[in-house]
Amino acid sequence: MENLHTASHENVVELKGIHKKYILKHALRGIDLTVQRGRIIGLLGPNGSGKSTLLKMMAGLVYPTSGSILVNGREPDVRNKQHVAYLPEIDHLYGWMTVKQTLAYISNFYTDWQEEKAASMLAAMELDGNQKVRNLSKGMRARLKLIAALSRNVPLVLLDEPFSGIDPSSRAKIIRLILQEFQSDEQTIVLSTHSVNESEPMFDEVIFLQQGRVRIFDTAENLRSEYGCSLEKIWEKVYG
Ligand SMILES: Nc1ncnc2c1ncn2[C@@H]1O[C@H](COP(=O)(O)OP(=O)(O)OP(=O)(O)O)[C@@H](O)[C@H]1O
Repeated sequence: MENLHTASHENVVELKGIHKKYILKHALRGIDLTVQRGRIIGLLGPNGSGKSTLLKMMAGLVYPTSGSILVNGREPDVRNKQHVAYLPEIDHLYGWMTVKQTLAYISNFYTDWQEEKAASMLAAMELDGNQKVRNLSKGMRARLKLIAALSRNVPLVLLDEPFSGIDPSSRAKIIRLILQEFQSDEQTIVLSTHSVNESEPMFDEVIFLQQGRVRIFDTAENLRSEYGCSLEKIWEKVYG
């Protein structure tokens, strides 16, 4: 059997003609997308444009209504979490655990957990390991969720709004940490955010979603030279 942890595909995600219809909403309307290894990709778009749905689909939690999706060369299913780290938008932590207990608990599920990395990020994020999760501020919980996702040694890391609740000065620090921890030779990060300005230095490529369609997908460099401005200004032009 193929070893999920060592499986390494140049195209980490391949989507062809993807539609997702919820009962009352056609959330994704024909997405064709190839995500290559070794990139940090910004998934941008206004509320309701389909960012979370797309990330959940890559995580194997939401299935397409039609179209095909391959993650690391296979259709996502329940085993997907063994080779994909997913930071959900919702808070999935237990309030009664301490920070350290939380990380120890999560580490039990994954053979690819990197203990040293978790410990060094805990220090860098200035989190007290003995504090109860229920007593953490929103921003501190967001940091803990990020440590949980980035401590895994997996080819694909999906981060849904990782900066929500984190103050702007801390965001810059956390972005530096993501860049520092990113294993560019073997990993890919797809990250949705509304914090375009602070996140810009991180992105190799950017996807602009609009009403369930890919409006733009290009390298950040190409976009800046084509539009002659920052990604945030491009955002204003695209969605303004
Ligand atoms: N489980 C669901 N059932 C029904 N409709 C849903 C469900 N999840 C999402 N939707 C709808 O699908 C559309 C896309 O939602 P999605 O959460 O993917 O967007 P988003 O870009 O992540 O938005 P936000 O920036 O507000 O988080 C929205 O209209 C939303 O209401």
